[in-house]
Parts: sequence; C-alpha cells; structure tokens
Amino acid sequence: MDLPIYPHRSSILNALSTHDTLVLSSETGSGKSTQVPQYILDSPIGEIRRKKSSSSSPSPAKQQKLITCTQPRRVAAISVATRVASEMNTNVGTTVGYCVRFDSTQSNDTRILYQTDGMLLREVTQADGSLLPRYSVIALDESHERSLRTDVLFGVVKRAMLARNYSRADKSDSDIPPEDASLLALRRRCRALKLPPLKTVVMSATMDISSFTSFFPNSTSLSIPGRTHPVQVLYLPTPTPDYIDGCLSAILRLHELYRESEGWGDILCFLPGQEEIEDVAQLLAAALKEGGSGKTEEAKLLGKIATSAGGLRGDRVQSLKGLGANILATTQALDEAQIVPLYAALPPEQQMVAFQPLIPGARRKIVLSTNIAETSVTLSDVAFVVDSGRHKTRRFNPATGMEALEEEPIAKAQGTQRAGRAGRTRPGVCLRMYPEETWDELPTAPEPEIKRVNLAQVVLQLKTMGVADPRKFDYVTPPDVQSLLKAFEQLFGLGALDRSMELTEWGVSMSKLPLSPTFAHLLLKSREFSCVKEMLTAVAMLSADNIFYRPNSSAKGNAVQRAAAAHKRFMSHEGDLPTLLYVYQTWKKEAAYVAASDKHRDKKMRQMQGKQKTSHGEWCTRNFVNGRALARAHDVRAQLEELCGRSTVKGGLGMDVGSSCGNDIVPFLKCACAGLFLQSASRDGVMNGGSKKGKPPAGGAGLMGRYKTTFGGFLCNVHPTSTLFQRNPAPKCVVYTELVVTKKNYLRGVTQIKHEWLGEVAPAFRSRFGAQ
Ligand SMILES: Nc1ncnc2c1ncn2[C@@H]1O[C@H](COP(=O)(O)OP(=O)(O)OP(=O)(O)O)[C@@H](O)[C@H]1O
Repeated sequence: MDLPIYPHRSSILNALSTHDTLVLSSETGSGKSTQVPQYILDSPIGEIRRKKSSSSSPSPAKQQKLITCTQPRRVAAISVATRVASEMNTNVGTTVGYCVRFDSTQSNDTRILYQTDGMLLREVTQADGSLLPRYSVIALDESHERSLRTDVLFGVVKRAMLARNYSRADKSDSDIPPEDASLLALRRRCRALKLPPLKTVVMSATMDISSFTSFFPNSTSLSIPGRTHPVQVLYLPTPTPDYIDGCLSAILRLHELYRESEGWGDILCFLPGQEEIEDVAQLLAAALKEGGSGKTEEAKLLGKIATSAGGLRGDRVQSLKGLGANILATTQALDEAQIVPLYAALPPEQQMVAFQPLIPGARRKIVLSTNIAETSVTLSDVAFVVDSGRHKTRRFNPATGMEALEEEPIAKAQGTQRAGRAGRTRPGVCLRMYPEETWDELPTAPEPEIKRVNLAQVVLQLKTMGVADPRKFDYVTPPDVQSLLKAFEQLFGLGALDRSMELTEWGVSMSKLPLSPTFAHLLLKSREFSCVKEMLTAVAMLSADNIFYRPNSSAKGNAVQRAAAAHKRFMSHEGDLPTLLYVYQTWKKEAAYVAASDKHRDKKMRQMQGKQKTSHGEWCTRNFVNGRALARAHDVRAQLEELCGRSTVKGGLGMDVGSSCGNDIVPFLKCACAGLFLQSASRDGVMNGGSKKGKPPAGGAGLMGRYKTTFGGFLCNVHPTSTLFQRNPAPKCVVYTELVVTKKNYLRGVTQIKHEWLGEVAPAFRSRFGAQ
C-alpha cells in the first residue's frame, strides 16, 4: 500500500539533519508513527560515532543508536510496535520494542522503542536521566493531545537538547541564564560524558504547529498533504436527545445495511466511558440476539447512509435500556457480529482483542471504545466510525483538592482523530452523532491536561530531576500557580519535600516507585510496620481495576446473589484494603496459577497439581473474581517486589520484602493509616433519614456511611462498590484511596482505622497540619 508519507522521506530526513527539532504534521493514517522511526533508523541521523581507543583501527567505530517514539496510551505503544516489527520482519522485543508500565519488551538489540510518555518520564528521574543519554532521536507523537506527561516531556527534552546540542568544548555557556544553575550543571555533565546531540520530532495530525516551533530552538516544520483512503463525514440533521440511543441506532443500521453485497467492514464507536460502553454492549447484545439486526422493511426504506442527503434520518431505535444482557455474552458471535469493549480499566489482554482476528461465526467487529482508540491505533478493518462526540476528563479543583470525572464534548482535534480511525486500510465513513453546527462550535484543541489535573507526581519528578523550582520550569503552557502550590502542600504532607521545599531522602525513595506519590508513600511506610509483604499485595491489587466481577442485575440464574455470596467470603470487616489482601491470599492458597513468563512454570504447575489446587480459571469463575485483573496484580506485585527488594546500590529500595505481620491485621491497618493519613475522614453526625445521632431512624437503616474529610471538611458517601457501603453502624474513622466526584462525592478504597492512631502513627498529621 502507498502511504502519503512515502514521497516525503528525503524532505523529512533533510529537515531533521539540518535542524534539532522537526514539527511534522500530516493526516491521520499517513504513516507518521510507523514510518518516521524506520526512516531515521536507516539514515545517518543520530548515528553515534566515537573514536576507538585502540590506535590499530583509525576508523571511528559506530555505536548503535536508539530512537524512541512516545505515545500517550499503552494500547497504542504496544500495537504500533507490533505493526512496525512485522513491517521489518522481526519479532517485537528485538530491533523493535515497547515499554509500558509493568510491561516491557526490549533488548540490547532494540533500535526503535515505542513507549508511553509516562515511561520515558520515569527514566528521566534516574541517574543522568535528565540528559536522556540512551537516545539519539526522540519522537513525541500525538502532540495535539497535550497529555500531562507529554507536556512535561516537551520541557524535559528541550532541556536535554540545550545541554547536549551546545556542549562542544569550544562553545561558551553564555546562553544559559546565571540563575539556571541546574542546566549549567547538566551541560558540564554532558561534556564529561561526551554525549552526542539529540534530535526531536514532534508529530500529530491536528496540532498548532507554531506553538511548538516557537518553543523548541533551531526547529523547522513540515506539513504533508494527502490521506490513505477517503473518509466521508456525516452529521445528524438535528441533535439527538440521548446519544446512547443515537449510537446504538447508528450501529444497528450500519450492521444491517452493510453486509454481504455491500461488504462487511468493522464498526468503531466512540463513547465517553466504561459505563456507557457496558450499557451499549448490553443493549446491542440484546438487540442482535433478539432478531438479528432486524432486517425490517422500514430499515430498508431508510436507504444507504452514505447516500442519504441528510445523514441519519428516520426514527431512532427504541431505547432498550433495562434489557441488558450479561456483558460476557460479548465473547460470542451474535448475528455475525463480535462486540468488543475497549477501555483503560480492562485488563491488557482483553484490550488486545480489538486487534485480534474475528472469533468463529463473526463477520465483523463492533468495537465500543473510549478515547483509548482515538490516536495512533489502526484497527485494520474499520470502515465505519460512530462518534458520540463526548469524552470523560478528570478535573482537579486546586481550591478543594478534589478531582472530578466529568463528561464533556470533545474538541475538533479529537473528532478529526476519531474520524481518522476509518480510512486507514479502506475507504470509510464517519457518523458524527451531532449536527454540523455543533461541530462548528467545538473548541479547536483540548485544554492541556496540565491545566486540569493534580500535579503532585509531576512536581516530584521535576524535583528528582534537579529542577530547583518547578514553578519556573519551561512549560509549553504553564500550569496554574494554585495547582502547583497544592502539589507542594501534598508532597510536604507526605514528607517528600522539607520546609524549604527541597527533596528529602523519603521523596527520592518515593520517586523510584512507579506509583502515585500517595501509594508510594503507603508502600514505603510498610517497612515501619513490618508488613511489607501484605502492603505489596494491597498496592498491587489497587493497581488492577475491578477485581470483583459483579454480574448485571438482569443476568440469569441468580448470578447477582451467587456473586454476592461468593464475595462475602473475602469481605473484611475492616474495609477494602484488607479485603483485597484476603482475595489475593486466598487465591494464592487455593488456585493453581503461575505466570506465563515464569522460567520454572512447568515445574511449579506440576507441584500445584500435586497439591490438588483448583485451576486459576475455575477458581475465578466460582468466586466471581476477574481472573485477568488478578493475574495482572500478580505481575505488578512481582515487579514492585523486585524493585523494593533490590539493593539501593543497584537503584532499588533495599527493603525486606519478606517482612510480614502474619495474621495480625492491626499493623497493616496502622500502616494504611500512616500511609493514607492525608486521606482520612470521620463519620458525619447526621444519619440517613435525617434522624439525630445515636438513634436509628425509623425502618432501622441505622448509622449509614456519610463522612467528613479531615482536610477540607467535605461531606462524602462511601461508594457502593466498597465493603463498608451501608455498614451499620458505619466506622467512626476511615482512610480512603480515592475521592471521586460524580453526582455525589464518593470515597473509594475505604478502610476502617482508629482516630487516635492518626496522631500516633502519623505525627506529621499534627505537626504539619495542626489537626486535632
Ligand atoms: N496494525 C495494522 N494493520 C494494518 N495496517 C496498518 C496497521 N498499522 C498501521 N497500518 C497502516 O499504516 C498506515 C500508517 O499508520 P500510522 O500509525 O503510521 O499513521 P499515522 O500518520 O501515525 O496516523 P495517526 O495520526 O492516526 O497516528 C495506516 O493508515 C494503515 O494503513
């Protein structure tokens, strides 16, 4: 196939050889992510030449170069790496590799490394990491997204270039402002290490080119015209009152109209979040099961979508809400369609189903996705995109310290990316489930994430890199000062920064863990309470979403009751953290599971069979536990254990990973209290039903869980998924792992503690915040 980028190979390479930064824009699907790293690999750009020390060989010896291309999402990093490896006729992990959190496939032979922006940013915090010494060329892909990490990387990469590209011995350092001592130190370090220059490519289909060319020194830009296949964009003539119904209607109609004679072709529908995806999946399954796609006369009369003058006219499909089928039904073909959900909380293997061949009996996939599939990925047979025009974003309120997940309209740049998922391997159609006037009013680009999320992790990373004052860091778009101050406050509370906002030893240890500052602090605290073994498990379980499988209320055969009964076995009276711990411990005791990557897998499996353990799958089914999530927690735990146990000399944390509190849960709870003390809450005196404290309201509902957070004094409810939901009486004092604002304020990951422990185990609680 001819990609639009092919004829521009030499102009791309020329631009990059004469400049430090190339800002490259071209249509979606034109070949940026897959081709540019290969072009660079085959060219002399970024080649590292060093004189051989031996005088017997006068020619300079070539040292291999490493090109990295960052992606905002792990699905994209893995799928593009897989594609490029196959284009180069090699296996992933050899010349082409990928690196995402808790999963890396690369070797000494790797020359092109696709990785998430978060992974590259982690590397920066290691010794000499700020100079990005491993890399000759860094491609920052999907720049229009302005993800928090990519935004920080812009500044980090620029800094590394200012150090590496101007470090020749004969060059003066007068371009560095005297107050930027750390950049001066970086340049000196660069001279000592004799690092070669660094080149950068900033790529996207839909970015504001000038903001990047003015940000990066010695930069140039190239815009490549043309697209792979045409994509016809259609709008609704009038707004739909319910976009779920609208999307459902469009999918069913496409499935009906485009079959045998018209050709199949996959359907990709963008929805805001997991909940909406599960809703549509269930409605769709029910509709397809009931009567195929309903080849009604009415539908036939609607005519072909692509040729209808006004787009999607006609009645909307009646809402099917409430008919929901079990989402597990999506693993079988229904009316020749395979329904494939795709969202970040799905276990990685399940996310990859969208890229795998069709299951038997299916002729097309109907992929229901969040914006996870919006950029970079190619789902090879997608002919139709159905765009709800909505997405969910996190918004952090620096005044309250609370983060809310809000559903909002997308920006034009995202709409363009979504449409671009069709037309990659064949001509396509994009149905926007809103009128063209709505499109005209959408903002051009999404608001940079740096403007709307909690910045504690970023501040910790910048401090670890040696940036003295993160407020003065070189950002493409500076964050709000109040958000930065809130991040300082949180890191000070956790002990990562001292009173003069300098990084402490504790902060350095925290930054070594691939966890949020709060969870890193929690895990490190386990040393003090001799419960490292247990806290490793709890933190790993928190990293894997949705451990419990909760069947839909309409599932057959008392599944809801059976699941509740099965889950009851693990429920700890003390709350969610101990419950997660018990699930993992019971699974380890009863189920036979050895990770596929384990070198001694066969031997261990035989041992387990000898002990008559239940198979992993059987155990999970019986206990209504998400087997993949559990397997992922197991992998994450193994990696955290390795990092915690490794000696400090080798970059680890030198912890005793065998230290355990055994059957005594109190040290574990005290550790949860010490680790999560900034996230504590006390029961609010008011009871459900408005009765006075101490007296159960009529009907015996008793004291229900309404809490006031210690910091901020916000009123919250325990989330329905928590073990402590509707606990009667509710514990007086709790710590929580997450405060989510939807229609109400909810506490998630809730664990019971004793109020007096706060002063006892978290002295910082009193001294730093003067709490009572
Ligand atoms: N997994 C795949 N299967 C089939 N074709 C693929 C696959 N990955 C890429 N391609 C082909 O390669 C083309 C270029 O893909 P690439 O990801 O490099 O484009 P891009 O310009 O980076 O797009 P975007 O801006 O959307 O990220 C696609 O249009 C498609 O034709």
